[in-house]
Amino acid sequence: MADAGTPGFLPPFKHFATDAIHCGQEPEQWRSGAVVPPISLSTTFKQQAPGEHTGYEYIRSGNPTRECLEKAMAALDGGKYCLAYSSGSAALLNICHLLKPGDTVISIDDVYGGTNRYFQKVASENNLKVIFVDCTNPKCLEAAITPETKLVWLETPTNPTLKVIDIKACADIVRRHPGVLLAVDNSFMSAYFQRPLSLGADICMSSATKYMNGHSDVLIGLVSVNRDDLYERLKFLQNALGAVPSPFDCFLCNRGLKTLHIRMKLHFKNGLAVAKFLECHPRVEKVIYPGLPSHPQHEVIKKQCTGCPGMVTFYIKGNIKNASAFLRKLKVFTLAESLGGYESLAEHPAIMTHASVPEKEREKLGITDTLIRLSVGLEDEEDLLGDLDQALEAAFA
Ligand SMILES: Cc1ncc(COP(=O)(O)O)c(C=O)c1O
Ligand SMILES: N[C@@H](CC[Se]C[C@H](N)C(=O)O)C(=O)O
Repeated sequence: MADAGTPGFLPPFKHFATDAIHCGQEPEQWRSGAVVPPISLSTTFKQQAPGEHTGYEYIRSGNPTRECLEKAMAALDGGKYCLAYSSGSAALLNICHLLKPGDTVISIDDVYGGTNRYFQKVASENNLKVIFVDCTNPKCLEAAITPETKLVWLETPTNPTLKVIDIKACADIVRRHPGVLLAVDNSFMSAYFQRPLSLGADICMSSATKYMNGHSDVLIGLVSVNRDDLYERLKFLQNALGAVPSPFDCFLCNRGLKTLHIRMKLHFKNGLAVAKFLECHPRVEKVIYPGLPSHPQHEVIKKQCTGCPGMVTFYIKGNIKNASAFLRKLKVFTLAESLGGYESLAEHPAIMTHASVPEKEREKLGITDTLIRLSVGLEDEEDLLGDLDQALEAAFA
């Protein structure tokens, strides 16, 4: 019987698990008939005559293991094409190379610290203008678009304050401005919960370092598109800029995709349990979790997603000392950067992942001394809740 999904949310994307397990994995493509795609490490391939080859000439230009991953991910993103890069940041770099000097990028204001850093300290110093807009109100996006705007960059939910953006509403606006691309960083949701391409985005980017690989052992970026012209240009840039992942990383990430559907359902279950627990805790000021009715865009996420990931953000009461003490007292959650793995992580964005965001901007975004971000993993719920409870009490002892 088909998975009924979560009441109120989009129904699960059809055939997701079957596609994750079989798309791009056909044993017939190998002389050996290998059911699990082999890791092709060779950096070069024999040619029958100059320029006459099997379709592979050099590892950076094409790799069989990478292609298995790209085909599987295209299916999961509901896209025609996918391209793999050496990191999510490399994927952002390649996407921004679609632009020309003098172009303007409109970015969601609450964006991963490294993305903010790239926009403000690299792209802006290379003749791109970048402005930051709170796209939770699509009218603000519409008002910000100028003839120089060529790329709108969204994250939803945003890192770390978990604002949710109405992708379709933004896509409808962007479509009224020919020549403007809409890219969505899908890292926090994964393809299991959200398909930006189906909502009108031109580009779906994932730091697959996170949920897609899901085992905190691969740095890799993935970009899915439907448009042939975007694919051709991004594939040219993939080779020309050279920021490609290793065959081994592609193998590991491809393997991670096979359990994504199972992992994401448990991340959702545990994340919601943690959010509900924190929402009632006397040491907690406020909880932000799109899966809670209290979230300002709860209806948006139900409209555009099949569920919610394990990302939970909250404000602890007190001050930086209480926040730091809480993080140091955790035992099951690990104090560390990153997210989306099977292990639960906790971090302090103002000091850690978003330290590169100027302090005044952090404060304006709500990235304060008492903001804590959790990546709720796959451990037993009672152990996760017990760990949070003991650390919250210890933080005020
Ligand atoms: C939302 C988001 N996008 C992009 C990135 C960059 O990805 P990577 O670490 O794979 O370069 C990160 C984290 O690093 C992230 O959290
Ligand atoms: N110190 C790193 C920060 C990595 Se943040 C990783 C991930 N995006 C997250 O939000 O946890 C740097 O890039 O400077």
